[in-house]
Amino acid sequence: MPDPKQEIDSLSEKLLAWQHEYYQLARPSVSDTEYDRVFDRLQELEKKHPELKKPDSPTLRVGSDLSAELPEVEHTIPVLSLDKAYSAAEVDAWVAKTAKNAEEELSFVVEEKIDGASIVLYYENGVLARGVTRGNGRVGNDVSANIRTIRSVPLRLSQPVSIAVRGEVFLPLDRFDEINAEQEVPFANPRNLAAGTLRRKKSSEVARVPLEIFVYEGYMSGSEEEPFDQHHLVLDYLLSLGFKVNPRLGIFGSACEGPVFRTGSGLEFSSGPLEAVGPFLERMNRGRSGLGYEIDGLVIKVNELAPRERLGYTGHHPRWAIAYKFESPQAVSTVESIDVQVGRTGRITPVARIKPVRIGGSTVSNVTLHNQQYIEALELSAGDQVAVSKRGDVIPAVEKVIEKGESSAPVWAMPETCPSCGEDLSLRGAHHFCTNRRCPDQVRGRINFFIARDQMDIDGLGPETAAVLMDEGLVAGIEDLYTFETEKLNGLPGFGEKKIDLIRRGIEESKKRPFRIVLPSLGIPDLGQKAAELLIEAGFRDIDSLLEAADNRQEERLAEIHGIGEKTAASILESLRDPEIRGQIDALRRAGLNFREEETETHRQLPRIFEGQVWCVTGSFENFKPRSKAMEEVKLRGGRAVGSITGSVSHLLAGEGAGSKLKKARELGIRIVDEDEFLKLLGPERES
Ligand SMILES: NC(=O)c1ccc[n+]([C@@H]2O[C@H](COP(=O)([O-])OP(=O)(O)OC[C@H]3O[C@@H](n4cnc5c(N)ncnc54)[C@H](O)[C@@H]3O)[C@@H](O)[C@H]2O)c1
Ligand SMILES: [Zn+2]
Repeated sequence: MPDPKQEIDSLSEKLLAWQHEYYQLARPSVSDTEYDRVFDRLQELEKKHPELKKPDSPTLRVGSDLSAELPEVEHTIPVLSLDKAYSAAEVDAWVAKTAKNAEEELSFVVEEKIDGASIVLYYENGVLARGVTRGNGRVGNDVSANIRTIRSVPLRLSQPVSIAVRGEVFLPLDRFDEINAEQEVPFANPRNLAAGTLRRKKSSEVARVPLEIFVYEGYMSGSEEEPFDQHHLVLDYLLSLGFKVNPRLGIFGSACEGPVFRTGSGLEFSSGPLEAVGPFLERMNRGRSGLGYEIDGLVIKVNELAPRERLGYTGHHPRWAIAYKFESPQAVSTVESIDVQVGRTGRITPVARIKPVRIGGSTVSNVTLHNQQYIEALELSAGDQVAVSKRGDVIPAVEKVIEKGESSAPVWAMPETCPSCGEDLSLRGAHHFCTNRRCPDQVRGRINFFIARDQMDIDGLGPETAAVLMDEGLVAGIEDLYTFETEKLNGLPGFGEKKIDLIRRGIEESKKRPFRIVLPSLGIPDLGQKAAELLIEAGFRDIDSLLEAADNRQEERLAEIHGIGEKTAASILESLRDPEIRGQIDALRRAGLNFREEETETHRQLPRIFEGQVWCVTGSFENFKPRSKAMEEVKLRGGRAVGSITGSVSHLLAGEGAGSKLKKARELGIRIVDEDEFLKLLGPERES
């Protein structure tokens, strides 16, 4: 039996890392099924050992998709995740229990769970004021300019009401296929594309992606009286205001005689008694492959609004709703061959080339097999007929062998040498590695990683162009991108003046990327975006401080940083001592890349008067509108800004109409600062 504390620690750490990959990078490394399994296991352990439950457990909070690059806004309504069930029977039991415990008779509404990006639309007097991402549930990113490009989001409502509306932004499958066909690096699924698009900084780029929206909750704000007592009436009202409401709906309860129930504005619900919920879920599940968009489940919600409030919320989800998550879509195909790929870190990954098959909205022909152990567990060889799933609609996986191939080939085995450079492979943990840093496939991988959209994002330079540069012998490492003679491209097929100029400008432009992008783009093992952020936050604000730590063997200093373990610290510093990596860093530095954070003028000049302090903000301000601007000032001066009052908060900036946060801050003895004092602290060097 593993020690429960250790298991809780390790599961929490895993989930936090996966959340970062999923929400921030839009690049999950595990399937949703795997994520949900670990999440459920953690929940189970915490139930058994409540004393071991951490105050910041991933089960207590919404996974955050907040981006530091976009302004933050506080939500005025609860914006949470959903509790989950994995079978119709589980949902039935939840419906029965919820109905039984209620003080009044309940009905339930069933909606499709659209697999897109969550958004909250705030309208003031009938006009769209703000579009805000879910963020961490309390604070989201303001993406109003992007939201305004979505045609199905009404800019003005049919009535001058102030209302907050929750919805899901998504990309229809046919449009996704069209857009993806043009990409050098295709997106894994429509959800990643939609979520990534919403957080772009140029709304002109957003406007080119035909995003759509379905809305599913509405909250009248402040002074306006809540005119409805049932959810289906809210949906009907949202439709009448001009919103798009998904028409595939169900409503169940003793008063719902069925089979169809219509509202005034023309919404149609399948209806019936409570017992009809289960069969309805099954029917919707069967019908989902014909939809023009992806759903990953159904949401079952209490229809009566007053009982909803009595049921309340956890920090993670409302107690009045549950998501029925579908099993991942599966298909049967044949393994035509098993190849190996050499990654940028030298890791060797076997990949099954399967007969192309359509699963959950896209065609799959390559499936990763991870490593030798994985293949042995499946007892897989080329020629086998296999079940393939798209787990969590993200990563295709071979689930099992259905029938062995005719040739009765032995289970596939890893080659002894690297297919790219011929070096002997070595085994580290479960994976094989090629340890030759000059291995052509590794170099190719590092260059492609460096130029990719979420790294240095070099305009005009995609993997295909990069391949030409390497094949022509112009570039043999990332540092060469900044020194090769672009004229030499002249005359190559596909390289006109215009294209070459575009590449030149893209490369020049990339020199402006901040240190926190440059550092992880180097492709140093264990030094990804998260680690880079942690290091910079912890005071390693330039490359020299890191190189110094490497030379002085200060592994412990790094390991002390919350979120960086001993192993990671050792691995990062070892790489930074590698003469080859050092040479690369020097070359890139000479080329003019940023190896120091705080690159802007204002940044450098501002005194770091808030260093080590944690600020929270509440109320409204004369000089900071929205109030997130005030927190920007804090961050620019080295402070941290958080969305809620906890023990770690050192200062509360309190404006007009401050309420519960102010009270809580007083109770905790947190230093309270008003607008006048804040302005004095900032001094004359205001950003905005
Ligand atoms: N693979 C990974 O690494 C990884 C990491 C993190 C999360 N995840 C996946 O994400 C899930 C948790 O993420 P989450 O909290 O963003 O989503 P969720 O599955 O808990 O669902 C909640 C969301 O559903 C959306 N939604 C769509 N239609 C809706 C409707 N009709 N009514 C209400 N809500 C509706 C809303 O945006 C809401 O925020 C996990 O269960 C897992 O499947 C995967
Ligand atoms: Zn090699």
